[in-house]
Amino acid sequence: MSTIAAFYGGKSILITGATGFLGKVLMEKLFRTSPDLKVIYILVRPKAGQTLQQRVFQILDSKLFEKVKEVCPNVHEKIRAIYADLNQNDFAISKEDMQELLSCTNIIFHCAATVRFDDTLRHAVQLNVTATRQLLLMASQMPKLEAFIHISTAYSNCNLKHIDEVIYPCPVEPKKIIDSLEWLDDAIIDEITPKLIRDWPNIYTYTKALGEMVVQQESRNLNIAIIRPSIVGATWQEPFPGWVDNINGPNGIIIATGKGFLRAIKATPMAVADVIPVDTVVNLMLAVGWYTAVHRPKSTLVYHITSGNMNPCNWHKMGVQVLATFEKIPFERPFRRPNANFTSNSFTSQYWNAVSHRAPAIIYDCYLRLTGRKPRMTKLMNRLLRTVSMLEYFINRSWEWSTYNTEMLMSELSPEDQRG
Ligand SMILES: CCCCCCCCCCCCCCCCCCCCCCCCCCCCCC(=O)SCCNC(=O)CCNC(=O)[C@H](O)C(C)(C)COP(=O)(O)OP(=O)(O)OC[C@H]1O[C@@H](n2cnc3c(N)ncnc32)[C@H](O)[C@@H]1OP(=O)(O)O
Ligand SMILES: NC(=O)C1=CN([C@@H]2O[C@H](COP(=O)(O)OP(=O)(O)OC[C@H]3O[C@@H](n4cnc5c(N)ncnc54)[C@H](OP(=O)(O)O)[C@@H]3O)[C@@H](O)[C@H]2O)C=CC1
Repeated sequence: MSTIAAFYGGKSILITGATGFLGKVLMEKLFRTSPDLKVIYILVRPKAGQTLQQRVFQILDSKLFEKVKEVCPNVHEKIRAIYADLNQNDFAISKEDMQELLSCTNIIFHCAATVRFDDTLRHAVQLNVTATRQLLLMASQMPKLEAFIHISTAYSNCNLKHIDEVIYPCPVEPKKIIDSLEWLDDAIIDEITPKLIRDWPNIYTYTKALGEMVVQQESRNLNIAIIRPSIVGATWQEPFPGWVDNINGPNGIIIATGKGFLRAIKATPMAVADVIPVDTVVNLMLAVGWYTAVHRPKSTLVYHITSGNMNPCNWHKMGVQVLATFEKIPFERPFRRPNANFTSNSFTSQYWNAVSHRAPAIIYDCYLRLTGRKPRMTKLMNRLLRTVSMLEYFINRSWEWSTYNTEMLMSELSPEDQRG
């Protein structure tokens, strides 16, 4: 057994965001490689009419967990779903559950966040800043806590070209933002948001940067590490290749291209497509948890998990590969044959949006109306183009992330653990 897998044996682990994309893969890897762990506590809220138990059952019953059932048949007994809503200041966790979390937790992986680029500042601060603060306060009351691993993003300082593995100060103190949001009404918040976020491209990346400042300011004597993944894509190897369960980031764009909805996207073809497989991110998260707990670095270390340094790709290569894949394995019933390209300037992009996206959607909706069906294509196309407009910032730029800490960590791993 690997040193890292053995480390998690017998441990009580708290994962926030365990029902999310990253959290599910983290949970799966832990159960599959450390089946003798004591318990994984997951903070879960009811969603889409499902109870906590139904949500947990759906996750454990999914294809992602097929291998877990073989190596950890009693997985249901090792997962403890605890009702929590990170929108509430005390997470709305019951006294009994809170007592158990505080007295038993050994490792925390804080993955929960709102990852929407178009969330309101109030909601994004609540989830990405205040909730982090609340969790740090809880962590400071955990006598058995060995490490607190905070998941941020490599884009939390995307207003910089070169980003080091350090925590950068934000223009306004997180505490001042949090206090102001308590009495400002939504209209005023909407008005001041652009001035507050300054040269950050969206509220998501801005609040992730604020969250890192909170981690630095409220770390007390906790043993903390911050992980910054770039664009997290589908699984590369574990538990099987190609698993993804959301339409965020590239996933949505790739699907839209394969269905023939998207025919052009404003991108810089040679810009670095810094996509990192989710299982690679999880392997490094577990290594960081082990290193932080065992070696107890004197300060909060930041780890960049990016691919641009090690295995650079660009959007052109990715686009060619995506189109070639859809040639070989097309979607069923596409709207049109996949045939897309990058445009380089705004005018060309607007032209293609009108000619190749909006006009065909309107024509198709007319056909649906004439055949007595409800029009839906124009609404779908507008949502897609809105999504693309939010992602364009990231596909028309390249960044350089230093990876000294990540390389140092890799050098500390056994050959078996380096293979993941
Ligand atoms: C020889 C010459 C050859 C030339 C060939 C050249 C090649 C040219 C090819 C060009 C074509 C291109 C091909 C593709 C190439 C790849 C390009 C990729 C570009 C993408 C770049 C990605 C950059 C991402 C950067 C991210 C940086 C930060 C990373 C992070 O830290 S967090 C990342 C995660 N966050 C995000 O991605 C946020 C973005 N998303 C959002 O903010 C929101 O989703 C949104 C954009 C606001 C959209 O919100 P919506 O409300 O519109 O959508 P919603 O989320 O509510 O969902 C819409 C409906 O879909 C339903 N739905 C949601 N999830 C799922 C699901 N998992 N499965 C199914 N259905 C789902 C949802 O329910 C909604 O439906 P409804 O409820 O009925 O309304
Ligand atoms: N995906 C990516 O490309 C990248 C992600 N990251 C970071 O990784 C982390 C996980 O991201 P990802 O898995 O993609 O995100 P998801 O949106 O898939 O998951 C978010 C998780 O947070 C939980 N959550 C959100 N709001 C609440 C709430 N009010 N109460 C309780 N739980 C809540 C969600 O629970 P529920 O299921 O109930 O909604 C879900 O489990 C985030 O911190 C993100 O910033 C960093 C870089 C890239």
